[in-house]
Amino acid sequence: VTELQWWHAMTGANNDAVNRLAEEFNASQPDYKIVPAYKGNYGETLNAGIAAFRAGTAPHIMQVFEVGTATMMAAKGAVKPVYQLMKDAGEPFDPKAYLPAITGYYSTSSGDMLSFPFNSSSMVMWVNKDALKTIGLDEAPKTWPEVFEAAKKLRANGFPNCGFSNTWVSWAHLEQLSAWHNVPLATRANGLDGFDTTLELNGPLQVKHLANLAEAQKDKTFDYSGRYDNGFGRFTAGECPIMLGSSGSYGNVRGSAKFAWASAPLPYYPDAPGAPQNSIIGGASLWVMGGKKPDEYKGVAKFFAFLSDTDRQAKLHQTTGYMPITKAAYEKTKAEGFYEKNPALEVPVKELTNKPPTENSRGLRLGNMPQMRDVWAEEIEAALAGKKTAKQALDEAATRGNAILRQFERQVAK
Ligand SMILES: O=P(O)(O)OC[C@H](O)CO
Repeated sequence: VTELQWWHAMTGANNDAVNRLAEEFNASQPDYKIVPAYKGNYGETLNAGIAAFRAGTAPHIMQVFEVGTATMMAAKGAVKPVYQLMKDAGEPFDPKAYLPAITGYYSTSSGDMLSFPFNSSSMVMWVNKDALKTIGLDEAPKTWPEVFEAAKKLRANGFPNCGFSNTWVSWAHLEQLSAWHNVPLATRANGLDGFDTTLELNGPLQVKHLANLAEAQKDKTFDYSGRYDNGFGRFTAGECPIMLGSSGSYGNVRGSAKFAWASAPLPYYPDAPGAPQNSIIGGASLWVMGGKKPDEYKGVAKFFAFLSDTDRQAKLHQTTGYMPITKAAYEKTKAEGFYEKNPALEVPVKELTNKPPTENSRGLRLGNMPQMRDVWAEEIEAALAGKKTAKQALDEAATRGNAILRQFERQVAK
């Protein structure tokens, strides 16, 4: 049996899903054994993979979050592009079978798929319906002014530590915010059209929004929950009644929330022209590492074909809240009437397809984005702590981020 290492960053219900897929694949054929290993959060998994590649001990498959895409694309020789892998292995593979909004993110401009879109999410607003009822709301608030107002009431009515919060701070309040309002995060279609891009995340909308958050942080109408997604438990535990987070938290919400819950579309500013636009994908894809043996690549290709199976995809979507990656799995889920019974999972699908994407909402691809996210978060944290104005913080985020982008361009040119 040929062992194939799969490094990933999934916890809770999503970790169970990864292990189950590996077990099912291993039981389905005698030649290959997928060995999943949790390597920490997305950033830690990416760093572990890069270090292992340098040491010659890279795994076969690495799960990399969407914002690590540019880093992986630029890592010449470190990866085996998926379209090449499937062609070499002769496995059935039709790129058109996958949802274009998802594959577009992971393909070259000529349409060659570089990584396999395993778990694509979007960001939604998770709400505690029992809590909303106590302030007279039967439905989730729709606009940002309504969210701030509801959160203020909730804070005064049983949720003293947190009216609302979010996971992945820059994903919520810069990346999704900008796409959802059809304003640029960066030039060159947010970097999708080239690495020679400049940040534009310090525009009037982003500055206004951060100023609103900083004001709300003062009395915990908004309460910050960190840079990554480890704060999501504040929602399921009942501490924060409104939480912007990944649709991929569905399995964990279903498994542990002891209250009535729902997901709602991301809020928008009603005076922003064109809002809401469409949301962008999050989550991660599977990258195949370079320098492995032909037989090992054959096994990885077989595993990807196994993952693309319609029933398996539909089940993965319906249990985790990550998007169905194939059109057939989406159609099957719809035809089964799944969304009528589980509207929480139709929300991210509708957000992603709300309007035809624009230059500002196709996605983003920024060099060294994982490092840049830390810089952005540092500046946002300074504004939330009242150490800088929103404008100062975002101007600094842009200046420091642009330096990181230029450094990446130099790296790529080498
Ligand atoms: O929590 P996930 O897996 O949906 O990922 C969220 C963000 O896109 C990570 O960059």
